[in-house]
Amino acid sequence: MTVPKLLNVRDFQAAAAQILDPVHADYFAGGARDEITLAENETAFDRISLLPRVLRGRPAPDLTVDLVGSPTSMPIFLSPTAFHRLAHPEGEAATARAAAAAGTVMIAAMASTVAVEEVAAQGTALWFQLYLQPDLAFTESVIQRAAAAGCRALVLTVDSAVFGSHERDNRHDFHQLPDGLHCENMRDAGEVRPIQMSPEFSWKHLRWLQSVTDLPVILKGILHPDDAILAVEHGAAAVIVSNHGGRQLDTTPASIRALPAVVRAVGGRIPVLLDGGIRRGTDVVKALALGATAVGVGRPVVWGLAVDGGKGVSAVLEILRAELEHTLLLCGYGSVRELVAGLLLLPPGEY
Ligand SMILES: Cc1cc2nc3c(=O)[nH]c(=O)nc-3n(C[C@H](O)[C@H](O)[C@H](O)COP(=O)(O)O)c2cc1C
Ligand SMILES: CCCCCCC(=O)C(=O)O
Repeated sequence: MTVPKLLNVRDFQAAAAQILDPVHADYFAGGARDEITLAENETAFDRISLLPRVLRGRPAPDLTVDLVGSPTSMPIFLSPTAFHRLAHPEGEAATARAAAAAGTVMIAAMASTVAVEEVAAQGTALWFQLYLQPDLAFTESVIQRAAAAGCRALVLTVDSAVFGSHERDNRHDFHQLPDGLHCENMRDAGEVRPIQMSPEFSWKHLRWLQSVTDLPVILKGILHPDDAILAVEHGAAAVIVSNHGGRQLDTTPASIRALPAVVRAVGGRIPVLLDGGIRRGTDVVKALALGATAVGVGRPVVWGLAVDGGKGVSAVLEILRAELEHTLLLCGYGSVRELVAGLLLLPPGEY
């Protein structure tokens, strides 16, 4: 049998679907309810056209950015995704090795199946994603663990007052990890606590969080410009425009459609990051041209991991880097930091 060449992120998606247990493949692929936002995250990029410039005499593109104090080799980071050991036995440790090799930031999920200390030991620039837990003393102990492990920022996920409803998981009755796999960051005196979500959290809890850590706090899951303004007013170090990869509230707009209003509301006071639907270098360019400092990838990382562990994640990241560089060259831009909205032809009435 000939092994197909994996040339792009979608090739990795197809290959991963062949390798993963079908229940786990659905967990990684799925979105909330009718998966309208899940699909929109990708198709909204396709409706934006690029209007390249020519004869601009630019050097080979500079892809580097400063990501909230972490210098990165490209404006692409690893968004937090749970349960990597469902995709590969080495799980998040393999993912972290690939992030380190790529010279970019990995956001370790609170629901990681490898402990944050072991993930950090792989040498990547690491941020820690947090779901506030109703037991604030326990939350504080997790933050202290992440900080002691060397995490450089906390990423507070704010779009999850309750779990999203994933009908694919419900059909499979997939509600707990297989034997032997645990959320290793939830260990407490030998027990593994369940991750809880609560609608009772509010902006005052952000103040609490800032009072117990010196790490920058980044808010993930901002879609409304008024929340972006509140984030700035409450001292957030950055916001991530995200609909959780279409896994929380279905029929929210694609992340890319929510981006411009958030960028306007923030007015340059803090960096605006984005994730959701990034599958091509052209998607990265479009998000940066609309004001994002960098973009995150969620599922593509898991697909790479499923296909070939850390090497697979590296391959996915290098495909995106090469596509980004190629797009910049064809668009006439010498740096990711030069990108402007004039490069884009936006669909009428959508932005
Ligand atoms: C399988 C899976 C697990 C995820 N787990 C988390 C998580 O634990 N915490 C979180 O904040 N976001 C989580 N997300 C959302 C991602 O961080 C990110 O917002 C999303 O995947 C981006 O969309 P993309 O997959 O199209 O790149 C998860 C997404 C997926 C697909
Ligand atoms: C029981 C742990 C819940 C982890 C949540 C993972 C997540 O955010 C997802 O979208 O899946």
